[in-house]
Amino acid sequence: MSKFQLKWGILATGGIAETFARDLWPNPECRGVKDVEHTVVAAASSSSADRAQKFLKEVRAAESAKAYGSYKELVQDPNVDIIYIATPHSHHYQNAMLCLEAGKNVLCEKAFTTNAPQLEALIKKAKEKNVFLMEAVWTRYFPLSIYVRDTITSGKLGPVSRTFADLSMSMPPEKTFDDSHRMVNPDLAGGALLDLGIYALTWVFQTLYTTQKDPKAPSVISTMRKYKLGTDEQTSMLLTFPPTEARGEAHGIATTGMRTAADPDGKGTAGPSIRVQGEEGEIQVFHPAFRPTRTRLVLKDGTVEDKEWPQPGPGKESGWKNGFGGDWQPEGEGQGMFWEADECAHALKEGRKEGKYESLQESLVIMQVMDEVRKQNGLKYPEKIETLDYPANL
Ligand SMILES: NC(=O)C1=CN([C@@H]2O[C@H](COP(=O)(O)OP(=O)(O)OC[C@H]3O[C@@H](n4cnc5c(N)ncnc54)[C@H](OP(=O)(O)O)[C@@H]3O)[C@@H](O)[C@H]2O)C=CC1
Ligand SMILES: O=C1OC[C@@H](O)[C@H](O)[C@H]1O
Repeated sequence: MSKFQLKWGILATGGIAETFARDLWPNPECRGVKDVEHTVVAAASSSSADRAQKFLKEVRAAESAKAYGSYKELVQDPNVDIIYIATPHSHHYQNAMLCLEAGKNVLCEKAFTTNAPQLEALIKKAKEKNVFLMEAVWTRYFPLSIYVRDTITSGKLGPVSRTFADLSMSMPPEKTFDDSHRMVNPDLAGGALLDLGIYALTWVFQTLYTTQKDPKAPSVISTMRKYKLGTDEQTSMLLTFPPTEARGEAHGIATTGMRTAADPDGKGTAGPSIRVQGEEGEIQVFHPAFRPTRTRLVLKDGTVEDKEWPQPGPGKESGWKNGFGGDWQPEGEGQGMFWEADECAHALKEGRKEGKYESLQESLVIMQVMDEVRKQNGLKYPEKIETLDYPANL
């Protein structure tokens, strides 16, 4: 059987660009995926072509891969099938529009844009150009997430009416980040909500919205603690999902912050950071919400089922390693970003223009919720990054 080849261009060469591109290297067969293959054929850095060249070497790209010193050159490369955008949130709208205008398929890092109108404009452009567009919320594509969603739709938990989800990491911003850092800087659309809170919202949505045949957008009330720069350092949201065919009203409690930790001792002692609750029991997911590897099913009938979900990889002997680091990721195992890459390949192979596990409509509803949360708490980013104007000088 001939395999579908997906040729990637990487736009930006920062931290996550490197992690993602490294995850494209192992043979997909090591995770049981037999019909697609990934190749990094180009990378672009806004700093210099030399930086892009160094990046290509670090991620084990082929010698023939092209290094560009500008994003504009990358989108003109006819050999590139799809572009992965890995710039700060502030730049996603401009960068994605650049790619779409050039007729490229796009996988764009979270948060998709700074606001919902920008995302609507991207969706319109992708339709006009008849290209694929997807938000890189990698967690959605993990086998663990599929298992959780399947457990809900199987009815095992009974009607599910509540999800608690937290992604908080103790990194007091004044001790952790310079004022210019993307985690706190308003010019880069910093703050907990768009960077971390989106994962808490992802768990609320993929359990209470994605699992429904006739999902309806929720209402939200929220509160926010601000950092000295005006961006949020802690945000708490209460979402109400209207009744659907399968269940009555449902509530999602999504919290995020940089001062407290979901897992203070790094051992899970504090308990799960996600609890999905139905009439017959609940399913728990343990920290970190962006890359969990452990679940527990607890049912009223006494069932307790613990499962481990290590990320597959080519093994130590391949000499390959990846990841944010830390003891929790043994060398030779993958980071897990390949699952979303595989979904891009499958979509393009099948002629789909959006992802299977998070539609563009759902990404838009989540963006609208985050807009509303910011509005309720008076958090505005500078006009230059919230604008719909394209091109704009950032
Ligand atoms: N899925 C996940 O687990 C993760 C996702 N992310 C997401 O990825 C994106 C990037 O995050 P991360 O890689 O940590 O960020 P970095 O700061 O490490 O990298 C961002 C890169 O964007 C490019 N860039 C272009 N313009 C600017 C600018 N004005 N300021 C800073 N950088 C600029 C630079 O690359 P160059 O010079 O080559 O152009 C830079 O290296 C964000 O959307 C974030 O939310 C981040 C971490 C984990
Ligand atoms: O997406 C992310 O996941 C991991 C976090 O450490 C990072 O800040 C965030 O961007």
